[in-house]
Amino acid sequence: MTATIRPRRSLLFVPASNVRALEKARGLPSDAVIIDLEDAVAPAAKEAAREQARAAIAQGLGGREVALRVNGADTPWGADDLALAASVAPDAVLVPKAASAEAVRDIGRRLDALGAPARVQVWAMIETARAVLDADAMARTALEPASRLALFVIGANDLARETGVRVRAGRAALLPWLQQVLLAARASGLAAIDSVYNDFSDTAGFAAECAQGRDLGFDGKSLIHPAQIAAANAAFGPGADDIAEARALIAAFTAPENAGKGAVSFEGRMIEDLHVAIARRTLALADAIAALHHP
Ligand SMILES: CC(C)(COP(=O)(O)OP(=O)(O)OC[C@H]1O[C@@H](n2cnc3c(N)ncnc32)[C@H](O)[C@@H]1OP(=O)(O)O)[C@@H](O)C(=O)NCCC(=O)NCCSC(=O)C[C@H](O)C(=O)O
Ligand SMILES: [Mg+2]
Repeated sequence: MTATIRPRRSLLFVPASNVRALEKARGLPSDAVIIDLEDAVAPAAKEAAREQARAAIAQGLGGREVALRVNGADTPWGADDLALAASVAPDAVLVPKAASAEAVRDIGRRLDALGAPARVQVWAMIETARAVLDADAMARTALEPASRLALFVIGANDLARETGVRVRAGRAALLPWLQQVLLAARASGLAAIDSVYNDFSDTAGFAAECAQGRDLGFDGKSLIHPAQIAAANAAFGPGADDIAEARALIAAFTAPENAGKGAVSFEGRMIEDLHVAIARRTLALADAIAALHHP
């Protein structure tokens, strides 16, 4: 049986301090919205932003998945942000600058203690040198009983800030780190979302980075502007060609003349049961996207 698939092609950050953007996000075709209380909100606006986040989550964001990025536990706002998350129960709490496996466990314990429903997931931003190095240890906490950890998001801006790397087209300096985080996530069954692309007016550069993120294995991309949604949805969702090929591949492998064969020839190449599994996943993702209100 195929596990339920949640499309996460496009996760749009929306500053909680921006009421107009919160309203607009409701009607945009991103698969998820991340309401941000952290870096997109100036210190003087934190308290008001928290109340706006409360109202937006309570009202709902058009049925799409909603995450709340809280401020860090070591900031003056972190505790109140987490209390808000426990009371309004978004789909996920996005932890910025996740520091260690123990820090990830601690967020889960604190949500438990605050009475957050079990369905509230923990998502972790991997955006420090230490987090990249310890990504596997953090991801493994997802395998512990009652863990809420479900997803990693790459934070390339903070990674660049701390390490000094220059993020240029092609992201050569970041690639080993992206791959390490992706592997850590997959080894423990987590979803993995690629970093934001700051230059929202550069459509060609953004499309190239989406294609690269898809090739690297990410489920989707985090976004900062509505103009980025369509390209991310196209890059991370199966296209009509992918769907047609998946159907043809399954039909070929399961054809009566191939019964009992482990390896089958399909359009000049070898396919095995594992390729059927990949094709079935493609079709399941396509079905899940079709079931969204904003395919
Ligand atoms: C980058 C922006 C500040 C640009 O805003 P603006 O100048 O208002 O853009 P536009 O005039 O082009 O906007 C056109 C309309 O779209 C709406 N809009 C803009 N952005 C969003 C959004 N994110 N969500 C919903 N709606 C949005 C505007 O309101 C306009 O609407 P209308 O009035 O109908 O014309 C702005 O885009 C922005 O604030 N983006 C999000 C910034 C953010 O959240 N940053 C934090 C997350 S990124 C990060 O921290 C990454 C990570 O941690 C790391 O380390 O890498
Ligand atoms: Mg960051």
